[in-house]
Amino acid sequence: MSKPTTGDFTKTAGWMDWYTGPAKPTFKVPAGAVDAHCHVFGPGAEFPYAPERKYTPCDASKHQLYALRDHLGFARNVVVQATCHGADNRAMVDALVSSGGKARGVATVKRSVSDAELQAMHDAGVRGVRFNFVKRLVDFTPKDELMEIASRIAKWGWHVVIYFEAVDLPELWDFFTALPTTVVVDHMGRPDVSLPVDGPQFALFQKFMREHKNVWSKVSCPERLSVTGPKALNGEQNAYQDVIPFAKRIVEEFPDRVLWGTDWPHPNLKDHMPDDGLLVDFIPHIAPTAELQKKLLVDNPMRLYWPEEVA
Ligand SMILES: O=C(O)c1cc(C(=O)O)oc(=O)c1
Repeated sequence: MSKPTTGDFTKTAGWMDWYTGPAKPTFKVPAGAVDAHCHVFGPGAEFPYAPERKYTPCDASKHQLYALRDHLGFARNVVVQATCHGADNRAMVDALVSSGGKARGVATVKRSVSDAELQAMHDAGVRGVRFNFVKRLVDFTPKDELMEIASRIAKWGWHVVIYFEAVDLPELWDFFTALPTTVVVDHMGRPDVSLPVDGPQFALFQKFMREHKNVWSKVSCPERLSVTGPKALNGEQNAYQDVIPFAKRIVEEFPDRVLWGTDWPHPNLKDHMPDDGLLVDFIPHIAPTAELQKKLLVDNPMRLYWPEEVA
């Protein structure tokens, strides 16, 4: 893959660029697999980063994303608006439009968004909005504003993607459970995997999914959640052992409501940048059967993002 650039922007100090030489995965993903969580960054010279951003990344273009898709053996992508672009969805929408129908997207919008703008995004392939509650990534948006957005996007058949940390779930519970759409949780709600998988923190997340059938989860980002590794680098086939019990439990209990994504280009990693090929090799550890793998990688994302193609 070509190397990342930074254009006119200065990257956040200590920024880790995405990995340019990913391995060819050993695990062969099923035909039609969807990378259901990834981002584009800029390029900043064409799509400037938002003034309110909390970090400035290296560029990560649609061309580089689609080269990775092909290299890893995936058929499609879901491009999720990255917080460094705020509510300016142009880079993400441009990626969708030039994907030849192989990418759908999740936007970030403000209350001021017009119906015409929502319709234009729908026509480009947007199928959801993202609400972010991770304080290091965004400023606070009042919940009444978010609820108003959720009610408006419901009529396009869109869903809401939520990103939060596990410690904040109790406080956010009433808001999340009142959302009128399908709700997709990013990265399993970021459990602390040094706590027991049977402990109260993860039990609350499972209760959230068990009691609310509209709630889905991405079982992504072991590289963010792992405390003890080993890291997906240098051919490691047994990476992120400490995350496996958590992700596997969600896949096995809710096989029809889980999604998987690379999270490329992996914003804000501080410790290491994973080899995306080895991240794909993590999948069979959390979805051990061919049936679970097909649901996770094909059937579920197709039902949510390309429902018109599902009989
Ligand atoms: O944990 C993160 O830093 C992170 C950031 C973003 C974003 O900036 O949009 O998206 C993610 O999925 C994860």
